Amino acid sequence: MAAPAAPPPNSGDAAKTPVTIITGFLGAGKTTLLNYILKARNERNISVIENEFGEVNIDNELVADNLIEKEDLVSLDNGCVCCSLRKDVVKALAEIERRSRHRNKRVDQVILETTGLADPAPVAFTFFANPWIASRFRLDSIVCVVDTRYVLQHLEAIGSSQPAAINEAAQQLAFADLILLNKTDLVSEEQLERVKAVVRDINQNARQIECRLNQEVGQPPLSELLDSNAFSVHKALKVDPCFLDSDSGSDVESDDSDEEATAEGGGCGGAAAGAAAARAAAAAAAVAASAAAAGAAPRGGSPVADAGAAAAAAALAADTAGAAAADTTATTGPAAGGDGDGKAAAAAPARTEDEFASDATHQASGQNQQEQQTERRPEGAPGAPGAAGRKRDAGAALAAPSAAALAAAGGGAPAGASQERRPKRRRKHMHDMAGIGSVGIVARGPLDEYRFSMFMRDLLTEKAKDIFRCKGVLAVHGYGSQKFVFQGVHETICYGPSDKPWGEDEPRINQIVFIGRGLNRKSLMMGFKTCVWQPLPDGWREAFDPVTNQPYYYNPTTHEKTWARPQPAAREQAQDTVTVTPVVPMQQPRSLQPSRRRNGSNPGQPGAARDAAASCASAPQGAGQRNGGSSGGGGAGEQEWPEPPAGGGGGGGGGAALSDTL
Ligand SMILES: Nc1nc2c(ncn2[C@@H]2O[C@H](COP(=O)(O)OP(=O)(O)OP(=O)(O)O)[C@@H](O)[C@H]2O)c(=O)[nH]1
Repeated sequence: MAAPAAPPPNSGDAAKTPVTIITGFLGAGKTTLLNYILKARNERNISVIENEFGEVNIDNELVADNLIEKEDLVSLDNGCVCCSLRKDVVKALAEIERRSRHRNKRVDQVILETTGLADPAPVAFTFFANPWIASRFRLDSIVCVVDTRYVLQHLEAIGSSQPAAINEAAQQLAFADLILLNKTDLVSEEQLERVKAVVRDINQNARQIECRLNQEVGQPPLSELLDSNAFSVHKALKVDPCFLDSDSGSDVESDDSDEEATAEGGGCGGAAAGAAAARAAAAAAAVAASAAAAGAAPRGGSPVADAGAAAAAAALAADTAGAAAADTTATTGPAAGGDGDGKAAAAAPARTEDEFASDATHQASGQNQQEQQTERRPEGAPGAPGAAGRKRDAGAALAAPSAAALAAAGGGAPAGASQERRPKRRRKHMHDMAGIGSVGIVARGPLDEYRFSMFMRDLLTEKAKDIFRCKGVLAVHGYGSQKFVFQGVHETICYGPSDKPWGEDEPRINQIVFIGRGLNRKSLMMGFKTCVWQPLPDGWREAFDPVTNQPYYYNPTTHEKTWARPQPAAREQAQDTVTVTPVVPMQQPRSLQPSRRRNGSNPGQPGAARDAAASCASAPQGAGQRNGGSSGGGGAGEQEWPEPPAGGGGGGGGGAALSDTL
């Protein structure tokens, strides 16, 4: 059978399959962009490589509907393609080619969506370092999606705790060929102008396009996004002079030659990290400058007091990249991930059927990577080109770019790029991901909408700044087969029906992932667990108090009343209810709107969630909302009890009561 996916080796660029890398910080809109491209594809056969940081993969679910066949998707889960999963990019491309050949279907375009924490440089490097890839695929462009609402915060915050650390948000911008300034509906003209200026400071070459990717009117034409042939090695080398160095872009070596590199005064690895660190510093200074110019102090309190000083700091940082490189090699320790935490996370027990939580950290990914990198790798030579389908360690081909690879990259080494093979050396590819991790939770059974609402509201009230991202696929009690998708970026949350309902035999499993700084895994897990809907014990009824806008519980026989939901007899009953929940018409949950008043256990004001719901373009405006109250259920305090519904209403427990509001 013919091999339609890839051209024969050494054929011209035009015959190679174009690859577009979509990058951008957590929640910027990468998956939204991908879905838009898949919908507007115009007969193109597109294969997708989806890289997810959290162990629970939500994005697969979110793009599934727009794939023509499920074989068009290759997932790289629980890690980052820029470090721990870098070899897997090679394998994924090989898999795409294999499937293409098997199906006798040519792939016109590959789109690789990176995680929001990925540095695109090492991923891009893969396309030039591996002769097999270089002969079949060409990197068409790196598209960076920017969340105009939060980008300044990210540029300033991430990477600030270690002087030599890489700011992922800055790296993503610096290496982009096209920058999509997304979510312009959420920012003022003034903020947009500030973002544009800061982005321009970081990357003067990339085109900027303002957009609203989740709104038809705001989507850029497909012609701007694909087949632009915008990636250029020369541009990449300007950003990172050692982009084509064998070790550039990732911690590819795990030996002890690190000290030698330091003694040599840096070398490429150090220079690259130094340049990245300088870029991070420059980005932070540029943010400070723009804030000062706008007369507003940046969040987090930059020490730079005025625009002039900040601009000077930015210029200094950029100009002294070389010096920073020398510093870097002298000051940085082992790549993140070599700590005990990483090992513990990597060795976490496998997911159990009922519920599961992962605490996969970026550092853990780094650790995995280091372990992987100890595998055999060719020294001083490019990986041998292997025939497609032949079993080989594709990652082993991640060796130094040969003259052939350089030629594949656009012909010859540009000035300043040394073709001389250096001794192996580890680049200081340091993410400043200290304390950043993901917690994935899987829970069976439909959620109690009200409890989930309160759980999220309380969480965001306290931690919106540290929770960069949360997303999930949910089953909600009272909504039959309607599946819900939950999306959160800091305090901006959206909650709506999925395009597809739960399949008849599909288990109703809630999956949610939180990504952020200093997440408390146990408390998130316990909190989420309390959101699973439970039947009321025998004799209890649920009713709704319109004054406090929250439910309460009463027992017509004993005349007891309580705001706290009485505990169920057995958890299994809750799971059984899944099968008997009546199918109701498709609706959005009413939740995520804060209550007017809460009972005594209310830990805080619901401002964040209210703002969030109001600012989210697709936030449900559900009528008949009945939020409020606490899942923990405190006492009613001084409040008077409302009259229970006549005739013992709300019969049948919480399920029936929820149905009342549909
Ligand atoms: N208001 C607004 N929201 C948007 C826009 N584009 C995307 N979103 C929303 O932003 C949220 C995150 O979008 P995603 O596409 O999942 O972001 P992502 O970059 O793929 O997220 P990660 O993969 O988790 O890093 C979703 O709720 C989107 O609907 C936009 O132009 N305006």
